[in-house]
Amino acid sequence: MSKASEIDIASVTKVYGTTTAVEAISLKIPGGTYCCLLGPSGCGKTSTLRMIAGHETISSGDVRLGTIVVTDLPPARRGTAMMFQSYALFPHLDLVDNVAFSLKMKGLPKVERRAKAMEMLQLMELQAYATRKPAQLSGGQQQRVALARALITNPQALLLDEPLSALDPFLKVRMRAELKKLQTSLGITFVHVTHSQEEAMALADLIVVMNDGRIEQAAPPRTVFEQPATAFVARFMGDHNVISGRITDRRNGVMTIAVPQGGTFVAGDNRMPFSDTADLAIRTDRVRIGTEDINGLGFTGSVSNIEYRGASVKLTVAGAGLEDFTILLRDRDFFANPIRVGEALPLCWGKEDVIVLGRTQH
Ligand SMILES: Nc1ncnc2c1ncn2[C@@H]1O[C@H](COP(=O)(O)OP(=O)(O)OP(=O)(O)O)[C@@H](O)[C@H]1O
Repeated sequence: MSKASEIDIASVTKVYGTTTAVEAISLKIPGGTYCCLLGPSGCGKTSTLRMIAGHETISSGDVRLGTIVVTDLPPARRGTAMMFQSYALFPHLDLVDNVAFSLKMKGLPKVERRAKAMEMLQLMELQAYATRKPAQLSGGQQQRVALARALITNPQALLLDEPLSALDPFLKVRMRAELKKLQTSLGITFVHVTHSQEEAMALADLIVVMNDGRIEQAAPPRTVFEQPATAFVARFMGDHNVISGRITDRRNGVMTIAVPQGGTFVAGDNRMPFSDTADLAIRTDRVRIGTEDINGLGFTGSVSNIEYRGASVKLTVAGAGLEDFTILLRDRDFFANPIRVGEALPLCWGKEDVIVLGRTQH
């Protein structure tokens, strides 16, 4: 396989008519990285991927792969390969011919391209199905054929557009593990588009959270979860309570924030907001029941909903001007002291469990 190359996206914009799908994004994806482009529908993930692949023209900016600026190169000359959401397999061709297709386009002799295709099918453990047509395979097997077909050109980077979305939940988790294993063994750069934060967390070395054509945060999964850069990221990743309010006091690395409906929160002053308002995030699993915190962080609210999740129980609490503050309790802790809807519940958390969020620079 080819050596993995860095992908450098420099101030890239994509405009379709009057729609700006991607707005001056810059991103460096180091060679050999598993990168997930993550975000809600319409945020510009697929456009970004297609511009890297060369399936979409770049309105302005440049894409570099390794040392080569590929902005104006056709897809086949970029050193990238793309795997599509629908797999785009040819129904009338058997697996060998499906996988060998791009080599046929390159004019490789039949014997040579069939041998290479068999090698790829072996890598995907599909050699026993070589003479079958795609319709005679399961969804997971079809996905592996699509992977074999993409990888046969020895790409420096594999670009995957929602590769798991056609699979049922169990297969999705299994194929997810196989994708990760494959990327690790090939050592090439993977760029994978998904709208699932769980998928991105499970796979990525680098998560790029996109919103409205821009990058909100690009960081390893643990950083994105533990230090979300903006309120959008904290909300999109889930398992955070995002609270906006006015800063009423600020001293010795601590600030007090009043939410519009009257609650007060004390936060570590770990980031400098540019105005007298702040957005905070408090992780749902860091909130405790009780009033024991010495800094006086917390409030008493009324339980409005309880959801059993197996290993944990999710409680929604209304109070201090907040409608749906959520907390996650371990099942053992919940069932040791069961709580009912309507019950008053004192909640607290530590100063270190409050994340002061930055503002989206839109
Ligand atoms: N060919 C096109 N012509 C016009 N507008 C387009 C075209 N392709 C995409 N768009 C618009 O550009 C924006 C970004 O689309 P894109 O497909 O990149 O988003 P996405 O994050 O991949 O969404 P999804 O998860 O739904 O696939 C959207 O507003 C979309 O409607």
